[in-house]
Amino acid sequence: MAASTPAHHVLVLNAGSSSIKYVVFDAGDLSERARGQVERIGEPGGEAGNHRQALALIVDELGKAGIDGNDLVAVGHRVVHGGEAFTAPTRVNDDALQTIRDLASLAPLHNPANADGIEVARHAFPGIPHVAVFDTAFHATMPAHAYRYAVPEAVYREHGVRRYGFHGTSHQYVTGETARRLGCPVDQVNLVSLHLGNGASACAVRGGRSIDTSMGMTPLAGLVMGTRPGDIDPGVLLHLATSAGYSADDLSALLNRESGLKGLCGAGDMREVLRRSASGDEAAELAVRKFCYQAAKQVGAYAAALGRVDALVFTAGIGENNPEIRAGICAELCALGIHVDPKRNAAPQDNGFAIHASGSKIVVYVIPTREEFEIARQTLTFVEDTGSFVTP
Ligand SMILES: Nc1ncnc2c1ncn2[C@@H]1O[C@H](COP(=O)(O)OP(=O)(O)O)[C@@H](O)[C@H]1O
Ligand SMILES: CC(=O)OP(=O)(O)O
Ligand SMILES: [Mg+2]
Repeated sequence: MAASTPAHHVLVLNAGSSSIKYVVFDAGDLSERARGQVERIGEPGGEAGNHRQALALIVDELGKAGIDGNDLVAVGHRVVHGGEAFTAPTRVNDDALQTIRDLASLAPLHNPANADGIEVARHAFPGIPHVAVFDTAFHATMPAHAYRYAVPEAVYREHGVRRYGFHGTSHQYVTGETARRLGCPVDQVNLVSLHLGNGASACAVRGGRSIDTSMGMTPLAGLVMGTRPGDIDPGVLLHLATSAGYSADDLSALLNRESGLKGLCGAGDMREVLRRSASGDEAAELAVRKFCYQAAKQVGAYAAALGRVDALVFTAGIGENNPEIRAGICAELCALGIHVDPKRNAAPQDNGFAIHASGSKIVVYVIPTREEFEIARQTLTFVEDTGSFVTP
């Protein structure tokens, strides 16, 4: 590729279920050069009707900021589901893109958006590596007793029915940050990480590696989420299909878009749920209570799995920003000796902070996740290791 100046930026695209975030990093020191997002995609009053339109807006913004393909070393893409095919960062060619699309049935809110993002970005920025970094990859270290479901082996082998887990890039980033704050090597840290965003998951980390996580074969399992129910008796689905006439599409809509906080109280955005709860709306109060209860139960289970827990970590939109939810979860965890200091919890410091009380047996951190930074780091490492730098 001809360029007047050497390429020196990495663009990261993070297409979530309701937003696309982008960040441009300096490829030398990974400092941030530009960032932005298109939010509330597909919602009334949102900036874009779908992810394709959202990316077109982003490409436009980048152009106005003077960033085009000649400035980019690589583009790193968040891809939610990598299945068993992808357990490490991967350069996206047509085959890989097709595999990502084929995994859409397992992550219908995410992989289609991720794949569209890659397709449009490859068109907008041709000739440079597009590297997919998978949410599932960090969880590839789970032992079989954590990732297998108790179903016949043939169902696992033939249909890939197993736990994969998601939000891995985020759990991995906060694990590194926790080790740094504790002053110990990452391979010695045991923790439970709570990624509480629109999607939400817990991860049990032993010696810096994921040993279990609450999401499953799909991002529907585990904690209560904005529009997803988290754990539910699979018999409910059989009942709705056989006795109430639900089709597979009806069930998918119910589980992906109509359940969770939204199903319980009519609002999927935690800020709105908390507003309603504060004004005495009982359905919203129940939604908040169930959200906290479910998360606390998961932390308790992982404390048992880990044996020793050095830290409980809150991250993502809700975990980073909401003291009430953090306090609500920790209040259920007194049996583990977890105690939060109300003043510290209410007064966030810059760039992550400790919120536990002095007598707490386990430290409790709030660490803003930096999925895009982690993706940029892994993208650059991949490009360096594989020699896929584009020489200007
Ligand atoms: N101050 C806050 N209090 C409570 N919830 C918040 C706050 N700020 C953001 N959130 C919630 O965070 C969630 C979005 O988290 P985020 O990690 O950005 O999601 P995603 O990446 O999955 O789109 C929403 O439920 C939003 O209401
Ligand atoms: C996997 C997942 O649920 O991602 P998000 O939280 O971005 O929706
Ligand atoms: Mg997210």
